[in-house]
Amino acid sequence: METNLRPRRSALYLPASNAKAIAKARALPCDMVILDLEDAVAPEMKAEARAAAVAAVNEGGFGHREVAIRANGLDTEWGEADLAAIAGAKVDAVLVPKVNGPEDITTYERALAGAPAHVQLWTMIETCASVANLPAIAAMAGTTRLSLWIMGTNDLAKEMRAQLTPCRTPFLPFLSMAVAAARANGVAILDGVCNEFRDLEVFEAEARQGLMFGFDGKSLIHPAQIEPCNTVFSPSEADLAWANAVIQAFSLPENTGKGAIKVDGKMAELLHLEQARRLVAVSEAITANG
Ligand SMILES: CC(C)(COP(=O)(O)OP(=O)(O)OC[C@H]1O[C@@H](n2cnc3c(N)ncnc32)[C@H](O)[C@@H]1OP(=O)(O)O)[C@@H](O)C(=O)NCCC(=O)NCCSC(=O)C[C@H](O)C(=O)O
Ligand SMILES: [Mg+2]
Repeated sequence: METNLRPRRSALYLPASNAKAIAKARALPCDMVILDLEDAVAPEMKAEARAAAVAAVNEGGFGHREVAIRANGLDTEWGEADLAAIAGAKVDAVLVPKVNGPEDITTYERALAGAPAHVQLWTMIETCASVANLPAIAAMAGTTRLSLWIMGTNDLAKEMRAQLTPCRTPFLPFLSMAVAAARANGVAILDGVCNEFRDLEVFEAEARQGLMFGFDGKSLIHPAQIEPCNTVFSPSEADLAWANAVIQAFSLPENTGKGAIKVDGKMAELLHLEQARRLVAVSEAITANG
């Protein structure tokens, strides 16, 4: 079983130019906070936002939450200064936008050469080119800091000229391909944002769709989305009842040495035992995180 079961159910973005939002995020029940320097910040505010983001993470106060800063791309006028500033800041990760292929991971890896070893590289999956290169990008995880992807469905919709509707039909093949490529390479993966932050029914349906696809959690844009997101991405009582029944059944003397048994009228194999143990461990990690 994997050893890093850190809960990553909910990752809240906020514009690093918004001091009030940063202060608020320190007490919100999200698992991750992402201070954005990219799309949420107007060009004339970029330098100020960069300084505010670095000051905020250095000040700390985010508790158990993983904290990242999303940089502008290295193909923009702000990217280089962003990466240099983030590499020297107290962050868990730098999130970079609009990567297209494995060569971009190499470029960002070089830009982060001076950062402490624990600083991870997270990337957005949000360009058409990245969708065509999913396995090659994910494979970079073995030799670089790359450890997590976040889907950028707004940018994908823009590049594809597709419509971002609640059912997300145009994106479904990419979502499952991205999850498979990430899993094959030990990369964690979060779903994209739901822009409908006033309609929590739409949000919850989209979060449940993400859970069904296998995402570890979802990226968020508003505090109101955190609680429903945490609920969707936490093992439910029914999940845990099933997991405990499977674990219990496999521990019975009469099932010793068996690979497939019957639990509650359904087949359970050793692979289900592994899934059951993971569910219980995820639930314990969530409880431990408070
Ligand atoms: C979407 C918003 C602009 C809405 O803002 P607003 O109308 O001010 O919301 P509220 O009045 O409901 O806010 C209530 C209080 O909550 C605070 N707040 C709001 N949002 C956040 C937040 N994200 N984090 C922390 N706190 C937040 C407000 O300050 C209010 O506080 P108070 O006054 O004390 O009551 C706004 O929510 C927002 O800016 N959201 C984040 C936008 C963002 O970061 N976008 C970039 C990332 S998404 C993206 O780029 C996707 C990807 O790249 C892709 O391609 O898909
Ligand atoms: Mg984007």
